[in-house]
Amino acid sequence: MKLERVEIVHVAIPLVTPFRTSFGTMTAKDTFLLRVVTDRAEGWSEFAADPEPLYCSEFVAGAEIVLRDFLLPRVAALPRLTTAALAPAMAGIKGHELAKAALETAVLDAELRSYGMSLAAYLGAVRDRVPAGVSVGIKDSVPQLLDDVERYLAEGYVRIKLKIEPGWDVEPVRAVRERFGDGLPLQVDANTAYTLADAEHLRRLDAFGLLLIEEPLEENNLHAHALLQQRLTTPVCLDESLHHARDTASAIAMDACRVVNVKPARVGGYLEARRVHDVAHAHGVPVWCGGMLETGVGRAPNLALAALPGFTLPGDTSASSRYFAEDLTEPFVLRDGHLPVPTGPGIGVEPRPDVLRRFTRERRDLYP
Ligand SMILES: CSCC[C@@H](NC(=O)CCC(=O)O)C(=O)O
Ligand SMILES: [Mg+2]
Repeated sequence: MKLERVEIVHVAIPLVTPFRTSFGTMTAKDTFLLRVVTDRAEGWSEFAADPEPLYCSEFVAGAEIVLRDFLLPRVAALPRLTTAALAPAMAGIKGHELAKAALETAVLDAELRSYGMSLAAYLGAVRDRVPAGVSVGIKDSVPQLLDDVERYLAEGYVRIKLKIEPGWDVEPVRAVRERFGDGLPLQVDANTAYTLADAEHLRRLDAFGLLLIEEPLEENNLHAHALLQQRLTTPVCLDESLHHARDTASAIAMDACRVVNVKPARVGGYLEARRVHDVAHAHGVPVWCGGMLETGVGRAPNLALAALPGFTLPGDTSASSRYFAEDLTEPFVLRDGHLPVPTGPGIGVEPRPDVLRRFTRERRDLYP
């Protein structure tokens, strides 16, 4: 393929309800899409983070600069554009995995469309639908939390994930357990909100039979997570701390994580996400597909990844209606607690032009 044009489309879509985590409250998905035009086909992707660097160090405005000034010049200089050639071409740029993932995914979408191959087939999917978990934010009260969990279970979600932070952890988890029973697949996500000094307090969560506790401590501190894991019976799952297959292998070797949240954007794209899956699978470590409140543009490829054999736990691959009254793509609708894996060429979806126009704030060329 030959790179002809790259457009950046800034979009802002209101969330149906505010989403509160230990690092802040989101009320809209405010990010950008990339549209890559080649001589053979075009492809789409979605940048996974937000306007502020609160979940990780990357953010919308910074990613646009990194793409325009550093990543695209290297990719445009390739004699032949293939997805496999991108990561090596961009490797000289340190970090910025989410920006790299956005570019790689749009090129991968175009390349697979030119072959008429679905991402699911390309990655090695073994299922045509995947079970959907749901991530529930921090609430103003336990009764409000219980109402939300009840509604999501009624919609069919097969696993509940509760955001926690100091002051909102043991009590809400106990209330959900008492109300919905021990059989409910239940996990928590701290988004780095605790320290090792909280270990004794976090041990109280061991009483509730949780599937896992996600990223309890500061990002990138594998040693601290390994020390914490020695004191908990609940499996530690890492998210913010894992950036590629190599550090995933280190984390597993150090017993710093017994479950892996695989987010393609966080590890630089779907090719590396598959490597993370392979490393964890080879060590008998279960993985599940994390989420970044993606629109259908980012949700579709995540569903293809979630259909790989090592994805044995339900992911944060919720229906479009979890966050959006109207999705940029045809909505993903929950059926019997599952979402369908897209079967069309590439990521299998495209933004609907009329809806995209309505939520577009700005659209311009990043290349040439
Ligand atoms: C704004 S929070 C985004 C990161 C968070 N994601 C979720 O909780 C799931 C979001 C989703 O359902 O897509 C995580 O740390 O796992
Ligand atoms: Mg997380």
